Formats: sequence, structure tokens, C-alpha cells
Amino acid sequence: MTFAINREENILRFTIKRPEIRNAINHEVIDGLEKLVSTVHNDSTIQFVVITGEGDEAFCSGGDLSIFHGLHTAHEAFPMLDRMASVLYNVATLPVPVIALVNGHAVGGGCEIATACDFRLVSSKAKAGFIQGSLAITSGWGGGTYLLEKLARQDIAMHMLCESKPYAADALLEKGWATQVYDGDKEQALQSFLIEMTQVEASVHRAYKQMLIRKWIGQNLLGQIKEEVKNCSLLWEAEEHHKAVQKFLSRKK
Ligand SMILES: CC[C@H](C(=O)O)C(=O)SCCNC(=O)CCNC(=O)[C@H](O)C(C)(C)COP(=O)(O)OP(=O)(O)OC[C@H]1O[C@@H](n2cnc3c(N)ncnc32)[C@H](O)[C@@H]1OP(=O)(O)O
Repeated sequence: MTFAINREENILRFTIKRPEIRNAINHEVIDGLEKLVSTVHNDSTIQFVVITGEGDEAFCSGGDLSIFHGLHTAHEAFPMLDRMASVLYNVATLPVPVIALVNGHAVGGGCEIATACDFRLVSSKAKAGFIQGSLAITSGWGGGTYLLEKLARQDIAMHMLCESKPYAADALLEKGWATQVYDGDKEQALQSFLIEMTQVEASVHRAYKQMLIRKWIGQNLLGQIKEEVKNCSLLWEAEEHHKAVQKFLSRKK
């Protein structure tokens, strides 16, 4: 299996299990995220959702380039981008707090997934960034829209998107992307982060999450994300994108 969904008391955990390719996302992992969403909506006893990656190297390295590089035109790329963007919006709007436990590199679509979560607990060894620009495309799963919505400073959000590079954990904290940075054991970091919140009724968390979702509905965040997807698919078919992906896949180690 390329993912796992585990229940730990009132926490539902989703783990991307493709460490050999830095937890890159394929269609099976997207299926898993859809299953995560339906599980949460069908179980009112779930208080928190955690998303993380297997191993210590990566949280998620974005779309699986060995598969998605086979998509050439906007018409071919749009369905994958649109599906993942819709699934990620359903993750972002889950009725409970969603924590990205960023155990390692979170780049490209991986950075988009973490940004869509309510909180980002980032390993001091991790790096994260919207590196899509280095492949001559933009974010295409909603991550740019979430970043511009969530970061306190728009200039810093734009700088992150336009620099298209990974940043170390301390820089991510300074930019306001990382909620907290932890050293060592990620499980201990998660428990320390949650301990105070677990003293508060889940109904309160759910009410605050509904407040946030209402804000996003009011500003038509999903419509903005759909525009991001469309524009990414148009950039996708440019020769520059395909050359950059080919260069990565054929790089000598
Ligand atoms: C809208 C989203 C969008 C899309 O879907 O297209 C994107 O997500 S675009 C961005 C796609 N992701 C990337 O460009 C990241 C590519 N990977 C890396 O930059 C590095 O692998 C990194 C920084 C994540 C980790 O570096 P490290 O040195 O630790 O590992 P290696 O580079 O040696 O990689 C190990 C192994 O994994 C394979 N790999 C890594 N990332 C991907 C990926 N995204 N898709 C497919 N395969 C990936 C890499 O090729 C190596 O395989 P090997 O067979 O051992 O050579």
C-alpha cells in the first residue's frame, strides 16, 4: 500500500508510504486521501487529523514525476490537477483541525498539501518550498491560493512562490509558514502540540473550523483554486516544463 490510515484514540493519521521516491503522490495516494475525507465525515468521534510521510527523508515530494511527466497537454494534465485540487480542498475543509507533521522535505505539491493543513509542525531537518516554478509551472493543487490566503504577509507569500526554492525550517518559521519547528522525535512533538487543545471540547474546535470554512466559502476560495488549476494546466504543456521534468528524471546521481 502507498498510504496508511490509522486511528490513535481521537486522532486519525494519514501516512504517505512511498519513501523510496520521497513520498511522491500517485493516483493511489489521492484515492487514499479521498478515503481519509470520507472516514472523517462519517465519524464524529474524530477530533484531529494528522498527515505525515513515512521515513525521515521526506514528507512529500509532490506529484510523481515518473507518472505525471507522461501528461503532455493542458487537456491531459487538467484532470489530474483538478482531481487532486478538489481532494485537497476537501482535506483543507475537514470539520476538525488538520495537522501536517512535516517529517522531511515538503516540495512542490508536497508543500501544497502541508499548506492546505491548518497547522504545520516542521522537523528542524526538513526543507519546504513551492519549487514548481523551477519546472516552469505554478502550484496546481491549490497551494498557491492557500499560501496567499494563510500567510500574514502577502509579500512573503509572493516571494516564496516566485523564488520557487526550498527553505530550511528556521526560515519557514520566520516566514510564518511553519507553525512550530521541532527537534528529534515527531511523535513527541505532536503530543506536545496537541496537549493543550485536547483539554478543549471537540465541539469547540469543530465550531472554529466551521468559522474558517464559512470565511473561505464567502470569498469563493474554491473558485480561486479552480483558476489556479486551469492556469497551471496551461503552463504544463509548455516545452520549458517538459524539459525541466526530463532533466530531473535523467539527472546523474
Ligand atoms: C501541481 C503539483 C506538481 C505536479 O504534480 O507536477 C508538482 O508537485 S511539481 C513538483 C514535483 N516534485 C519535484 O520536482 C521534486 C523532485 N524531487 C526532489 O527535488 C528531490 O528528490 C527531493 C528534494 C524531494 C529529495 O532529494 P534527495 O536527494 O533526498 O532524494 P533524491 O532526489 O535522490 O530522490 C530519491 C529518489 O526519489 C525519486 N523522486 C524524488 N522525488 C520524486 C518525484 N516527485 N517524483 C518521482 N520520483 C521522485 C528520485 O528520482 C530518486 O529516485 P532514484 O530512482 O533513486 O533515482
